[in-house]
Amino acid sequence: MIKLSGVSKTYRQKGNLATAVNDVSLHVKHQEVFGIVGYSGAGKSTLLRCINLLERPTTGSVVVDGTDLTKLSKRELNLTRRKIGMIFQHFHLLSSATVAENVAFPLRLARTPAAETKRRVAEMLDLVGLTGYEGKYPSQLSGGQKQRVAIARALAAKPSILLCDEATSALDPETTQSILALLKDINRQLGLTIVMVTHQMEVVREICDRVAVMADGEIVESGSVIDVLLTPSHEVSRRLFQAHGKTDPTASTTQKDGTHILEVTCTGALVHEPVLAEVAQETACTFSILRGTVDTIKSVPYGQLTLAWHGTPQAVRRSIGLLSERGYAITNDLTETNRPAEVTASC
Ligand SMILES: Nc1ncnc2c1ncn2[C@@H]1O[C@H](COP(=O)(O)OP(=O)(O)OP(=O)(O)O)[C@@H](O)[C@H]1O
Repeated sequence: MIKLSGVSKTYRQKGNLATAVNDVSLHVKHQEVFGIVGYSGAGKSTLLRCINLLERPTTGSVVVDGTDLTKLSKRELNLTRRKIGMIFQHFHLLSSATVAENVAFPLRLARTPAAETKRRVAEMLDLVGLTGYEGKYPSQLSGGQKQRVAIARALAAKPSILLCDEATSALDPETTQSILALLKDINRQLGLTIVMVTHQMEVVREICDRVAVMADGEIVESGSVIDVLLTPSHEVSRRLFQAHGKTDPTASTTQKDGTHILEVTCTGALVHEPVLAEVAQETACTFSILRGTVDTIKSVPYGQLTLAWHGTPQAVRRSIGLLSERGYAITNDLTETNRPAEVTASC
């Protein structure tokens, strides 16, 4: 659907060259929701803008539905861009135009007949839950409503791709959830492919199928959200997706010699099963939870725990084997000499 190959974008700044995107290759599949994450300045927005050629790559190709956009004439590019809608953090609505006029804007540009424009605007406002708001101006709307108008406008010309640049970053948590629910519905109902740049990890957990992590203009890791979030292989992904739970300092002060610190993850129904307690009982071990997160990724529950597992070395080994057999992933067996700083400090 979207295939970037060897895409780089370099800017000239005061005589020096600055590389915002460096040799990125990426494949976004039809109808998936693809996230691009990374710290500020990593090159996320520039990469996203390369997809519709708002930024023309310095090198590389951008193929959308089999067409290399970098090879098109200006006129052909304008026509092809209608397949790609875009929404932004600060909505970019026309402040002097009504809601209906904002949504109609891309249709006017495409010289759509008036009756068809009217019908399409009504359809789009119904889709985003803003029927009845046609005559209002952007200044009369909340942030969430403005983003809904922006989504309606972006979808008015029936694109097959929606690019979202920090679309929920200016919104409060509740409004963020409602916009994410709307994007999820649109992805399902209209079969739209969505590419989202975000620094909000909850956005990735909530809506994305796959994710790419960027640092210094490059993609340092990509894969399914479950894999990247639960077993990140790059330091930047680890920092971005680290469990938000805090180590309980009082729990670790009572640890005895020979305690193993285990980092474990589980997904799906396993989260609700008493596997840890059963394995501890079967192996005559005990355990305490030093840190934990239980959350969902696209409605699939997952657990990420740091455990202090107490028992004889043989019993601990057997416990690890049984936990693996029963579906737990042991992401780290942090022995006495290899504990994270925060745990060591409190032991
Ligand atoms: N038009 C431009 N001219 C010069 N440098 C630019 C331009 N656009 C972006 N850059 C630089 O490219 C780098 C990547 O910027 P970009 O906005 O893509 O990062 P980002 O990951 O989206 O960051 P943020 O999350 O803060 O928006 C930055 O160092 C930025 O200063």
